Amino acid sequence: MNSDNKISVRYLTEELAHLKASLELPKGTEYFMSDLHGEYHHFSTVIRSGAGTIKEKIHYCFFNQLDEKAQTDLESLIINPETFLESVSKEEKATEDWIDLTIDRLVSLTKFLSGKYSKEKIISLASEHTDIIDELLFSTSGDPKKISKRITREKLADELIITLSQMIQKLTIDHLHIIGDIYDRGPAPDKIIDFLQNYHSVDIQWGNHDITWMGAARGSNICLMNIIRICARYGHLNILEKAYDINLNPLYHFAFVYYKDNPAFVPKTEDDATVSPHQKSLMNRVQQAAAMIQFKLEHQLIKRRPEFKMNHRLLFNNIDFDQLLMEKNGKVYSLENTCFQTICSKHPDVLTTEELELVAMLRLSFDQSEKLQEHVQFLLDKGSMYLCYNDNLLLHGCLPLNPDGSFQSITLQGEKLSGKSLIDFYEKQVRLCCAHPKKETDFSTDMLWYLWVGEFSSLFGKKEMTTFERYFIADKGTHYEEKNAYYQLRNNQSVCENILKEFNLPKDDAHIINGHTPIKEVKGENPIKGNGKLIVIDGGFSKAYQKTTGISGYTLISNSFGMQLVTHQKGVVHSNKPQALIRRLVDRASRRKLIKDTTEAEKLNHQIKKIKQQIVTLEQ
Ligand SMILES: O=P(O)(O)OC[C@H]1O[C@](O)(COP(=O)(O)O)[C@@H](O)[C@@H]1O
Ligand SMILES: [Mn+2]
Repeated sequence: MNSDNKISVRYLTEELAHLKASLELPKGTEYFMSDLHGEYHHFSTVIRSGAGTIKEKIHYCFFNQLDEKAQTDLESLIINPETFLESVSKEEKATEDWIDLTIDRLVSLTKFLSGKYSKEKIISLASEHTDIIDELLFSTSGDPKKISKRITREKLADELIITLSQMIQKLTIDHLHIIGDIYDRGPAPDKIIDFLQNYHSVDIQWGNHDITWMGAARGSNICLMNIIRICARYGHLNILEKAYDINLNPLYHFAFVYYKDNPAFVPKTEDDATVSPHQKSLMNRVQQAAAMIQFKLEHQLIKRRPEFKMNHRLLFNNIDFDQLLMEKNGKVYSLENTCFQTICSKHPDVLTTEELELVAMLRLSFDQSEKLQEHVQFLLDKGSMYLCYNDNLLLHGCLPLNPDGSFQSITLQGEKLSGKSLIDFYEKQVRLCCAHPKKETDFSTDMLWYLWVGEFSSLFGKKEMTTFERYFIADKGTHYEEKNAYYQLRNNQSVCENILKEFNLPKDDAHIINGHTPIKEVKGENPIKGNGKLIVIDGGFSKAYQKTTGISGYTLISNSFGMQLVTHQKGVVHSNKPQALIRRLVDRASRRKLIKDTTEAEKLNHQIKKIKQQIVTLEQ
């Protein structure tokens, strides 16, 4: 072996030892959240505080050194360093004592939290000043006075405090899973995506709401109308206009010409006082315009896709447009607050010339929205229909089941599909649709709408979505959306185990994690089901759903010792202050989980194999 090769072998051997050692470290802490529904502020507060974990760690690290007030101040600083620094007076901040003390505490906590991570990983979490951070955290010989002087002299204190605080946030959450429904109802889904794009480690399982945004951006005009309708319904057309730069002026004009205020379409605005009567009227009319185009397009789609088996949703066939009556399940209901002025009763699903022009203009604007396209691409890159990760199955809604617990099947494009193969088929169609944005009515594009409303959609999983009835029929019986048997059967351990087996996950230590159905904590519903095998983490991040849940969301945390579910209490989470929380144990690991037991190990083992081969080649 020549001397160059000898050096390479020595280097590779060290690298090999380092990789093998990292397999023996405890696994990193995973966080799971779902159904964020545009509530960026609430979401980012939870993330920055590690859902209360930072408070806990400060307590363990400083319990006999800092009183409660000093601990709370430190927590406030870490979870929101920029705001906290603004609140400290200039004089106080300029003193070396304050700077030294603050940085010293942050460094102690960083060291306390970084025990299970390699030095490289820790340093990689620093966004800037890595040389000083390295010295502060790892130097045994450096002179602390000298660093402190440099920090003051170069006025680096604020930047360092912010960097260290963010490192502590990242050390608290090693990896984040978002189990769907980032979009709709709340004010700032775009900001959530911006945040996630810069996040150090994240994956996403698409929810039915995310899927309609993806469809809307990549060719489906029904999905496009659906998201406009929902934005108008919740008073957030701003998301489209401001965040995504979509031109809605032609729609506003059309809506004012054809529709008048309608009590069935009053927008659900959060704070009525801040919305002008004109804006409310605009949203009311836009919602009607979008809904009517959506209903027409849905009717056309159901006719061209008999394999979706949705003929019972060909609602126009059951409507008497003269008498304004609709038949459903053998009963006749009168239609109220109708706005059918663009409907021709002989051809109810045909769009008027103006509607067609409007759809074409909106399509162009959606296609050309750089930011929307970039966000959807991010959802495609980081997302999937489901994910098997560290023995858990992450899935937004359900795996469609028959009442006897067997997998429900549906024939699509000639293939009889059920269980895992059904969901894999859906994923293939989502990617196909998104890869061909110019195709507007092909099978894969129609499939994205199916995933929003379909009975066998794993993201929806209800017999029908009764949007039309909710607007136009007073009898609430017609609004009922019967849930798939899964939602009841998941209480049963053996059903959960059977599903885990279908996804090649082991019986012990594995869980299914769902979002999608708000847990009615207020009525005593338990989010932990199937004797601990399944956890539903939709706890109502969405303000609109907090009446249903009685809380304001869950965060599931899985570390090397097991799983804990954090419940966020209502009312306190919208401030930047530390939050009130309840924690419950979901599961204790049968033994401490190490990186070698995780999904990440696959990557490391692959690297190890490659290095071993390189060494053999060099030694030959
Ligand atoms: O609360 P809204 O805006 O009326 O929406 C109700 C609709 O939302 C859905 O619940 C779907 O949304 P989720 O995925 O958030 O449950 C439908 O089943 C239902 O028809
Ligand atoms: Mn959902």
